Amino acid sequence: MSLIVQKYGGSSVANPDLIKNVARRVIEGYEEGNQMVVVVSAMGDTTDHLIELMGNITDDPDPREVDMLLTTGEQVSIALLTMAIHSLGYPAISLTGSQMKIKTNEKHNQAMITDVDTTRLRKELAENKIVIVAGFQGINDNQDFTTLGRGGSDTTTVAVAAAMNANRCEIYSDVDGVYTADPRVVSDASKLDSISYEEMLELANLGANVLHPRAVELANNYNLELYIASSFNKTVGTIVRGDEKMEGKKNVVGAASDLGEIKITVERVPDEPGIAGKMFKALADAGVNVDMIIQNLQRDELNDITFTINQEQEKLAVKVLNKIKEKLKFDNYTIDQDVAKISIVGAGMQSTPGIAARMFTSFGENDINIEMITTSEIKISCLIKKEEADKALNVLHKEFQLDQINN
Ligand SMILES: Nc1ncnc2c1ncn2[C@@H]1O[C@H](COP(=O)(O)OP(=O)(O)O)[C@@H](O)[C@H]1O
Ligand SMILES: N[C@@H](CC(=O)OP(=O)(O)O)C(=O)O
Repeated sequence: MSLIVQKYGGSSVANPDLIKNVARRVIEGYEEGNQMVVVVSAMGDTTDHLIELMGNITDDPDPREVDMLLTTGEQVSIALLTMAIHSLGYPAISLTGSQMKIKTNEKHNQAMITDVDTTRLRKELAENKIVIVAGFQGINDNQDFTTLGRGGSDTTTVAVAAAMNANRCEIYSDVDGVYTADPRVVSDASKLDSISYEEMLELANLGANVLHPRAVELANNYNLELYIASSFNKTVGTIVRGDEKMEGKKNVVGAASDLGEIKITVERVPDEPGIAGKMFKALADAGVNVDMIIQNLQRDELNDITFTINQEQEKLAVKVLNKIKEKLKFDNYTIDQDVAKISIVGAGMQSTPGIAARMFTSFGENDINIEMITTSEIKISCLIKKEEADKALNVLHKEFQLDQINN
Protein backbone atom coordinates (compact mmCIF):
# COMPACT_ATOMS: atom_id res chain seq x y z
CA MET A 1 0.00 0.00 0.00
CA SER A 2 1.39 3.43 -0.97
CA LEU A 3 0.79 6.72 0.78
CA ILE A 4 0.04 9.48 -1.69
CA VAL A 5 -0.11 13.13 -0.66
CA GLN A 6 -1.88 15.29 -3.24
CA LYS A 7 -2.52 19.01 -3.38
CA TYR A 8 -5.28 20.74 -5.30
CA GLY A 9 -4.89 24.50 -5.65
CA GLY A 10 -7.60 27.14 -5.72
CA SER A 11 -8.09 26.81 -9.50
CA SER A 12 -8.85 23.09 -9.08
CA VAL A 13 -11.62 23.62 -6.50
CA ALA A 14 -13.03 26.89 -7.81
CA ASN A 15 -16.66 25.68 -8.09
CA PRO A 16 -18.85 22.70 -7.10
CA ASP A 17 -18.28 20.83 -10.38
CA LEU A 18 -14.52 21.14 -9.99
CA ILE A 19 -14.74 19.99 -6.36
CA LYS A 20 -16.66 16.91 -7.56
CA ASN A 21 -13.97 16.35 -10.20
CA VAL A 22 -11.28 16.42 -7.50
CA ALA A 23 -13.36 14.01 -5.37
CA ARG A 24 -13.45 11.53 -8.27
CA ARG A 25 -9.69 11.80 -8.84
CA VAL A 26 -8.95 11.24 -5.16
CA ILE A 27 -11.28 8.23 -5.06
CA GLU A 28 -9.48 6.75 -8.07
CA GLY A 29 -6.24 6.77 -6.09
CA TYR A 30 -8.02 5.26 -3.08
CA GLU A 31 -9.62 2.54 -5.22
CA GLU A 32 -6.16 1.60 -6.49
CA GLY A 33 -5.34 0.67 -2.90
CA ASN A 34 -3.45 3.79 -1.83
CA GLN A 35 -3.77 5.77 1.37
CA MET A 36 -4.78 9.28 0.32
CA VAL A 37 -3.97 12.55 2.07
CA VAL A 38 -5.24 15.56 0.16
CA VAL A 39 -4.27 19.17 0.84
CA VAL A 40 -6.58 21.83 -0.60
CA SER A 41 -6.47 25.59 -1.03
CA ALA A 42 -9.36 28.02 -0.80
CA MET A 43 -11.83 27.99 -3.72
CA GLY A 44 -10.72 30.09 -6.73
CA ASP A 45 -10.03 33.70 -5.76
CA THR A 46 -11.46 33.37 -2.23
CA THR A 47 -8.28 34.54 -0.49
CA ASP A 48 -8.11 37.63 -2.74
CA HIS A 49 -11.75 38.39 -1.96
CA LEU A 50 -11.16 38.06 1.78
CA ILE A 51 -8.24 40.49 1.50
CA GLU A 52 -10.43 42.89 -0.47
CA LEU A 53 -13.15 42.61 2.17
CA MET A 54 -10.65 43.37 4.90
CA GLY A 55 -9.51 46.45 2.93
CA ASN A 56 -13.04 47.85 3.26
CA ILE A 57 -12.73 47.72 7.02
CA THR A 58 -9.17 48.88 7.70
CA ASP A 59 -5.85 49.48 5.97
CA ASP A 60 -3.90 48.51 9.07
CA PRO A 61 -5.29 45.18 10.26
CA ASP A 62 -3.89 43.24 13.20
CA PRO A 63 -1.86 40.38 11.64
CA ARG A 64 -3.46 37.88 14.05
CA GLU A 65 -6.91 38.84 12.80
CA VAL A 66 -5.74 38.66 9.18
CA ASP A 67 -4.89 35.01 9.78
CA MET A 68 -8.19 34.44 11.56
CA LEU A 69 -9.91 35.72 8.43
CA LEU A 70 -7.77 34.08 5.73
CA THR A 71 -7.84 30.59 7.26
CA THR A 72 -11.62 30.51 6.74
CA GLY A 73 -11.10 30.11 2.98
CA GLU A 74 -9.48 26.70 3.29
CA GLN A 75 -11.98 25.58 5.92
CA VAL A 76 -14.78 25.96 3.35
CA SER A 77 -13.01 23.95 0.66
CA ILE A 78 -11.94 21.04 2.90
CA ALA A 79 -15.50 20.61 4.18
CA LEU A 80 -17.00 20.73 0.68
CA LEU A 81 -14.47 18.29 -0.78
CA THR A 82 -15.07 15.89 2.11
CA MET A 83 -18.83 16.10 1.54
CA ALA A 84 -18.29 15.43 -2.18
CA ILE A 85 -16.31 12.29 -1.33
CA HIS A 86 -18.98 11.17 1.15
CA SER A 87 -21.71 11.59 -1.42
CA LEU A 88 -19.84 9.23 -3.74
CA GLY A 89 -19.95 6.66 -0.93
CA TYR A 90 -16.38 6.84 0.41
CA PRO A 91 -15.04 7.53 3.92
CA ALA A 92 -13.28 10.85 4.41
CA ILE A 93 -12.61 13.44 7.08
CA SER A 94 -11.44 17.04 6.89
CA LEU A 95 -8.85 18.51 9.25
CA THR A 96 -7.85 22.14 9.73
CA GLY A 97 -4.24 23.14 10.37
CA SER A 98 -4.93 23.32 14.09
CA GLN A 99 -6.63 19.91 14.19
CA MET A 100 -3.69 18.51 12.24
CA LYS A 101 -1.29 20.28 14.63
CA ILE A 102 0.70 21.88 11.86
CA LYS A 103 2.89 23.87 14.20
CA THR A 104 4.45 27.12 13.07
CA ASN A 105 6.50 29.94 14.51
CA GLU A 106 4.83 33.13 15.76
CA LYS A 107 5.07 35.09 12.55
CA HIS A 108 1.50 35.82 11.49
CA ASN A 109 0.90 36.05 7.71
CA GLN A 110 4.35 34.59 6.90
CA ALA A 111 4.66 31.73 9.37
CA MET A 112 7.16 28.91 8.93
CA ILE A 113 6.23 25.32 9.73
CA THR A 114 8.25 24.00 12.66
CA ASP A 115 6.62 20.58 13.12
CA VAL A 116 3.81 18.41 11.78
CA ASP A 117 2.27 16.11 14.37
CA THR A 118 1.09 13.08 12.39
CA THR A 119 -0.78 11.29 15.21
CA ARG A 120 -4.29 12.31 14.14
CA LEU A 121 -3.52 11.78 10.48
CA ARG A 122 -2.22 8.25 11.10
CA LYS A 123 -5.27 7.44 13.22
CA GLU A 124 -7.68 8.52 10.47
CA LEU A 125 -5.72 6.69 7.79
CA ALA A 126 -5.69 3.54 9.92
CA GLU A 127 -9.50 3.77 9.90
CA ASN A 128 -9.29 3.70 6.09
CA LYS A 129 -10.39 7.29 5.66
CA ILE A 130 -9.30 9.69 2.99
CA VAL A 131 -7.94 12.69 4.89
CA ILE A 132 -8.54 16.19 3.55
CA VAL A 133 -6.17 18.77 5.03
CA ALA A 134 -6.48 22.58 4.95
CA GLY A 135 -3.47 24.08 3.19
CA PHE A 136 -1.79 27.41 3.96
CA GLN A 137 -2.53 27.34 7.71
CA GLY A 138 -1.04 26.25 10.99
CA ILE A 139 -1.09 27.01 14.67
CA ASN A 140 1.50 28.73 16.85
CA ASP A 141 2.49 28.13 20.46
CA ASN A 142 -0.28 30.49 21.64
CA GLN A 143 -2.80 28.24 19.86
CA ASP A 144 -3.49 31.09 17.43
CA PHE A 145 -4.06 30.43 13.73
CA THR A 146 -1.23 31.39 11.40
CA THR A 147 -0.88 31.45 7.62
CA LEU A 148 2.21 30.61 5.59
CA GLY A 149 2.21 33.44 3.02
CA ARG A 150 0.40 33.54 -0.33
CA GLY A 151 0.61 30.25 -2.21
CA GLY A 152 1.56 28.46 1.02
CA SER A 153 -0.58 25.35 0.48
CA ASP A 154 2.24 23.86 -1.59
CA THR A 155 4.44 24.15 1.49
CA THR A 156 1.81 22.48 3.68
CA THR A 157 1.72 19.64 1.17
CA VAL A 158 5.46 19.03 1.11
CA ALA A 159 5.71 19.33 4.91
CA VAL A 160 2.94 16.73 5.37
CA ALA A 161 4.46 14.43 2.72
CA ALA A 162 7.88 14.69 4.37
CA ALA A 163 6.49 14.11 7.89
CA MET A 164 4.58 11.04 6.67
CA ASN A 165 7.46 9.79 4.53
CA ALA A 166 4.97 9.59 1.64
CA ASN A 167 5.61 7.48 -1.44
CA ARG A 168 4.38 10.21 -3.75
CA CYS A 169 3.83 13.97 -3.49
CA GLU A 170 1.67 15.37 -6.30
CA ILE A 171 0.73 19.01 -6.81
CA TYR A 172 -2.21 19.74 -9.10
CA SER A 173 -3.28 23.08 -10.55
CA ASP A 174 -4.72 24.37 -13.84
CA VAL A 175 -1.43 23.90 -15.72
CA ASP A 176 -0.09 20.47 -16.68
CA GLY A 177 3.47 20.97 -15.45
CA VAL A 178 6.33 23.42 -15.15
CA TYR A 179 6.86 25.31 -18.40
CA THR A 180 9.84 27.26 -19.69
CA ALA A 181 7.76 30.40 -19.01
CA ASP A 182 4.22 31.15 -17.89
CA PRO A 183 2.15 29.56 -20.70
CA ARG A 184 -0.48 32.28 -20.21
CA VAL A 185 2.09 34.85 -21.38
CA VAL A 186 4.29 32.89 -23.79
CA SER A 187 2.14 30.86 -26.17
CA ASP A 188 4.94 28.56 -27.34
CA ALA A 189 6.31 27.83 -23.84
CA SER A 190 7.38 24.17 -23.54
CA LYS A 191 6.63 21.81 -20.71
CA LEU A 192 9.71 20.49 -18.93
CA ASP A 193 9.82 16.72 -18.30
CA SER A 194 11.90 17.34 -15.20
CA ILE A 195 13.67 20.19 -13.44
CA SER A 196 16.18 20.30 -10.59
CA TYR A 197 15.31 21.67 -7.15
CA GLU A 198 17.78 24.52 -7.51
CA GLU A 199 16.42 25.67 -10.87
CA MET A 200 12.80 25.29 -9.72
CA LEU A 201 13.59 27.25 -6.56
CA GLU A 202 14.98 30.14 -8.60
CA LEU A 203 12.03 30.12 -11.02
CA ALA A 204 9.55 30.03 -8.13
CA ASN A 205 11.35 32.85 -6.32
CA LEU A 206 11.45 34.90 -9.52
CA GLY A 207 7.74 34.76 -10.21
CA ALA A 208 6.76 31.31 -11.55
CA ASN A 209 3.88 30.87 -9.13
CA VAL A 210 3.19 27.30 -10.20
CA LEU A 211 5.09 26.31 -7.01
CA HIS A 212 5.72 28.06 -3.69
CA PRO A 213 9.48 28.58 -3.18
CA ARG A 214 9.46 27.24 0.37
CA ALA A 215 7.80 24.05 -0.85
CA VAL A 216 10.72 23.52 -3.22
CA GLU A 217 13.22 24.23 -0.43
CA LEU A 218 11.54 21.70 1.85
CA ALA A 219 11.36 19.09 -0.91
CA ASN A 220 15.07 19.59 -1.51
CA ASN A 221 15.86 19.28 2.21
CA TYR A 222 13.99 15.96 2.42
CA ASN A 223 14.99 14.84 -1.08
CA LEU A 224 11.30 14.39 -1.84
CA GLU A 225 10.39 14.12 -5.52
CA LEU A 226 7.48 16.35 -6.57
CA TYR A 227 5.11 15.67 -9.44
CA ILE A 228 3.47 18.78 -10.91
CA ALA A 229 0.42 18.23 -13.14
CA SER A 230 -3.08 19.41 -14.02
CA SER A 231 -6.28 18.43 -12.22
CA PHE A 232 -8.20 19.04 -15.46
CA ASN A 233 -6.64 16.22 -17.48
CA LYS A 234 -4.36 13.19 -17.24
CA THR A 235 -1.48 14.63 -19.25
CA VAL A 236 1.96 13.66 -17.94
CA GLY A 237 3.39 16.48 -15.82
CA THR A 238 6.82 17.59 -14.62
CA ILE A 239 9.05 15.95 -12.02
CA VAL A 240 11.02 18.19 -9.65
CA ARG A 241 13.99 16.38 -8.15
CA GLY A 242 17.70 16.48 -7.35
CA ASP A 243 19.85 17.07 -10.39
CA GLU A 244 21.61 13.86 -11.14
CA LYS A 245 23.16 15.01 -14.43
CA MET A 246 26.51 16.74 -13.95
CA GLU A 247 27.21 17.30 -17.64
CA GLY A 248 25.08 18.67 -20.42
CA LYS A 249 22.98 21.00 -18.31
CA LYS A 250 20.97 23.49 -20.32
CA ASN A 251 22.28 27.06 -20.20
CA VAL A 252 18.81 28.45 -19.64
CA VAL A 253 15.82 26.30 -18.67
CA GLY A 254 13.25 28.98 -18.08
CA ALA A 255 12.25 32.62 -17.84
CA ALA A 256 9.95 34.29 -15.34
CA SER A 257 8.49 37.69 -14.61
CA ASP A 258 7.62 39.20 -11.25
CA LEU A 259 5.18 42.09 -11.21
CA GLY A 260 5.08 42.29 -7.42
CA GLU A 261 8.09 44.50 -6.75
CA ILE A 262 8.44 48.27 -6.41
CA LYS A 263 11.57 50.40 -6.81
CA ILE A 264 12.62 52.93 -4.17
CA THR A 265 15.33 55.51 -4.82
CA VAL A 266 16.81 57.28 -1.81
CA GLU A 267 18.28 60.49 -3.19
CA ARG A 268 21.44 62.34 -2.24
CA VAL A 269 22.70 60.20 0.59
CA PRO A 270 26.08 61.44 1.99
CA ASP A 271 28.96 59.40 0.55
CA GLU A 272 30.26 58.22 3.94
CA PRO A 273 31.31 54.74 5.06
CA GLY A 274 28.59 52.97 7.02
CA ILE A 275 25.58 54.88 5.65
CA ALA A 276 24.30 52.05 3.44
CA GLY A 277 24.75 49.64 6.35
CA LYS A 278 22.64 51.83 8.62
CA MET A 279 19.90 52.24 6.04
CA PHE A 280 19.59 48.55 5.18
CA LYS A 281 19.89 47.50 8.83
CA ALA A 282 16.93 49.75 9.73
CA LEU A 283 14.92 48.19 6.89
CA ALA A 284 15.95 44.66 7.88
CA ASP A 285 15.14 45.27 11.56
CA ALA A 286 11.62 46.26 10.51
CA GLY A 287 11.32 43.04 8.49
CA VAL A 288 11.62 44.59 5.01
CA ASN A 289 13.17 42.17 2.51
CA VAL A 290 15.34 44.04 0.04
CA ASP A 291 15.95 42.40 -3.33
CA MET A 292 17.97 44.31 -5.98
CA ILE A 293 20.29 47.18 -4.96
CA ILE A 294 22.37 49.73 -6.87
CA GLN A 295 24.26 52.77 -5.68
CA ASN A 296 25.26 55.65 -7.97
CA LEU A 297 27.71 58.36 -7.02
CA GLN A 298 26.05 61.61 -8.06
CA ARG A 299 28.09 64.74 -7.38
CA ASP A 300 29.23 66.71 -4.32
CA GLU A 301 29.94 63.45 -2.46
CA LEU A 302 26.31 62.38 -2.59
CA ASN A 303 24.90 59.02 -3.65
CA ASP A 304 21.55 57.79 -4.91
CA ILE A 305 20.73 54.36 -3.51
CA THR A 306 18.06 52.42 -5.40
CA PHE A 307 16.55 49.14 -4.24
CA THR A 308 13.52 46.96 -4.81
CA ILE A 309 11.13 45.37 -2.32
CA ASN A 310 7.87 43.47 -2.49
CA GLN A 311 4.95 45.87 -3.01
CA GLU A 312 3.25 44.47 0.09
CA GLN A 313 6.03 45.99 2.19
CA GLU A 314 5.74 49.53 0.80
CA LYS A 315 4.06 51.02 3.89
CA LEU A 316 6.58 49.41 6.20
CA ALA A 317 9.53 50.70 4.14
CA VAL A 318 8.05 54.22 4.03
CA LYS A 319 7.72 54.21 7.82
CA VAL A 320 11.39 53.23 8.20
CA LEU A 321 12.66 55.77 5.65
CA ASN A 322 10.70 58.61 7.26
CA LYS A 323 12.15 57.64 10.62
CA ILE A 324 15.81 57.56 9.50
CA LYS A 325 15.69 60.44 7.01
CA GLU A 326 17.07 63.10 9.31
CA LYS A 327 19.65 60.93 11.01
CA LEU A 328 21.09 59.70 7.70
CA LYS A 329 20.84 63.17 6.17
CA PHE A 330 19.30 62.22 2.85
CA ASP A 331 17.14 64.56 0.83
CA ASN A 332 14.24 62.62 -0.38
CA TYR A 333 13.06 59.27 -1.69
CA THR A 334 10.88 58.31 -4.64
CA ILE A 335 8.77 55.20 -5.19
CA ASP A 336 8.20 53.67 -8.62
CA GLN A 337 5.46 51.05 -8.84
CA ASP A 338 5.72 50.75 -12.60
CA VAL A 339 8.42 48.07 -12.66
CA ALA A 340 8.76 44.35 -13.46
CA LYS A 341 11.61 41.97 -12.80
CA ILE A 342 12.35 39.65 -15.70
CA SER A 343 14.73 36.75 -15.15
CA ILE A 344 16.34 33.79 -16.85
CA VAL A 345 17.37 30.68 -14.93
CA GLY A 346 19.65 27.76 -15.73
CA ALA A 347 22.27 25.74 -13.90
CA GLY A 348 24.36 25.56 -17.08
CA MET A 349 24.84 29.34 -17.36
CA GLN A 350 27.66 29.37 -14.81
CA SER A 351 29.91 27.54 -17.27
CA THR A 352 28.76 29.37 -20.41
CA PRO A 353 30.10 32.86 -21.11
CA GLY A 354 27.95 35.38 -22.93
CA ILE A 355 24.50 34.57 -21.54
CA ALA A 356 24.12 37.98 -19.87
CA ALA A 357 25.29 39.76 -23.03
CA ARG A 358 22.68 37.89 -25.09
CA MET A 359 19.95 38.85 -22.62
CA PHE A 360 20.88 42.54 -22.61
CA THR A 361 21.40 42.68 -26.38
CA SER A 362 18.02 41.10 -27.08
CA PHE A 363 16.38 43.68 -24.81
CA GLY A 364 18.27 46.49 -26.58
CA GLU A 365 17.20 45.25 -30.01
CA ASN A 366 13.59 45.32 -28.84
CA ASP A 367 13.76 48.80 -27.25
CA ILE A 368 13.40 47.45 -23.73
CA ASN A 369 15.28 49.66 -21.30
CA ILE A 370 17.04 47.99 -18.35
CA GLU A 371 16.87 49.90 -15.04
CA MET A 372 18.64 47.47 -12.70
CA ILE A 373 20.48 44.15 -13.02
CA THR A 374 21.33 41.37 -10.55
CA THR A 375 22.98 38.05 -11.18
CA SER A 376 23.79 34.86 -9.32
CA GLU A 377 25.47 31.69 -10.54
CA ILE A 378 22.26 30.37 -12.05
CA LYS A 379 20.10 33.41 -12.77
CA ILE A 380 20.14 36.88 -14.30
CA SER A 381 17.41 39.40 -13.49
CA CYS A 382 16.65 42.79 -15.05
CA LEU A 383 14.25 45.43 -13.82
CA ILE A 384 12.26 47.02 -16.63
CA LYS A 385 9.00 48.95 -17.09
CA LYS A 386 5.92 46.97 -16.14
CA GLU A 387 4.17 47.42 -19.48
CA GLU A 388 7.09 45.71 -21.26
CA ALA A 389 7.01 42.59 -19.05
CA ASP A 390 5.09 40.26 -21.37
CA LYS A 391 7.03 41.41 -24.43
CA ALA A 392 10.34 40.92 -22.57
CA LEU A 393 9.41 37.39 -21.51
CA ASN A 394 8.62 36.49 -25.12
CA VAL A 395 11.86 38.11 -26.36
CA LEU A 396 13.95 36.02 -23.93
CA HIS A 397 12.03 32.86 -24.72
CA LYS A 398 12.88 33.32 -28.38
CA GLU A 399 16.49 34.39 -27.81
CA PHE A 400 17.27 31.25 -25.77
CA GLN A 401 15.11 28.99 -27.99
CA LEU A 402 13.16 27.74 -25.02
CA ASP A 403 10.42 26.42 -27.30
CA GLN A 404 12.90 23.72 -28.36
CA ILE A 405 14.15 22.81 -24.88
CA ASN A 406 13.10 19.17 -25.02
CA ASN A 407 14.87 18.53 -28.38
N1 LIG B 1 6.85 28.46 -15.57
C1 LIG B 1 5.55 28.20 -15.33
N2 LIG B 1 5.04 26.97 -15.60
C2 LIG B 1 3.75 26.69 -15.35
N3 LIG B 1 2.86 27.58 -14.85
C3 LIG B 1 3.31 28.83 -14.56
C4 LIG B 1 4.67 29.19 -14.79
N4 LIG B 1 4.83 30.48 -14.42
C5 LIG B 1 3.64 30.91 -13.96
N5 LIG B 1 2.71 29.92 -14.06
C6 LIG B 1 1.28 30.07 -13.68
O1 LIG B 1 1.02 29.32 -12.51
C7 LIG B 1 -0.39 29.03 -12.54
C8 LIG B 1 -0.68 27.92 -11.56
O2 LIG B 1 -0.44 28.34 -10.25
P1 LIG B 1 -1.61 28.88 -9.33
O3 LIG B 1 -2.40 29.93 -10.04
O4 LIG B 1 -1.05 29.21 -8.00
O5 LIG B 1 -2.54 27.59 -9.25
P2 LIG B 1 -3.38 27.06 -8.06
O6 LIG B 1 -4.32 28.14 -7.65
O7 LIG B 1 -4.07 25.87 -8.61
O8 LIG B 1 -2.40 26.69 -6.98
C9 LIG B 1 -0.65 28.70 -13.98
O9 LIG B 1 -1.98 28.95 -14.35
C10 LIG B 1 0.34 29.55 -14.76
O10 LIG B 1 -0.27 30.65 -15.39
N1 LIG C 1 -5.41 30.24 -0.60
C1 LIG C 1 -4.07 30.68 -0.36
C2 LIG C 1 -3.08 29.54 -0.33
C3 LIG C 1 -2.68 28.87 -1.61
O1 LIG C 1 -1.70 28.14 -1.65
O2 LIG C 1 -3.47 29.04 -2.70
P1 LIG C 1 -3.21 28.38 -4.20
O3 LIG C 1 -2.83 26.93 -4.01
O4 LIG C 1 -4.52 28.57 -4.91
O5 LIG C 1 -2.08 29.14 -4.84
C4 LIG C 1 -3.65 31.76 -1.37
O6 LIG C 1 -4.46 32.12 -2.21
O7 LIG C 1 -2.57 32.27 -1.26
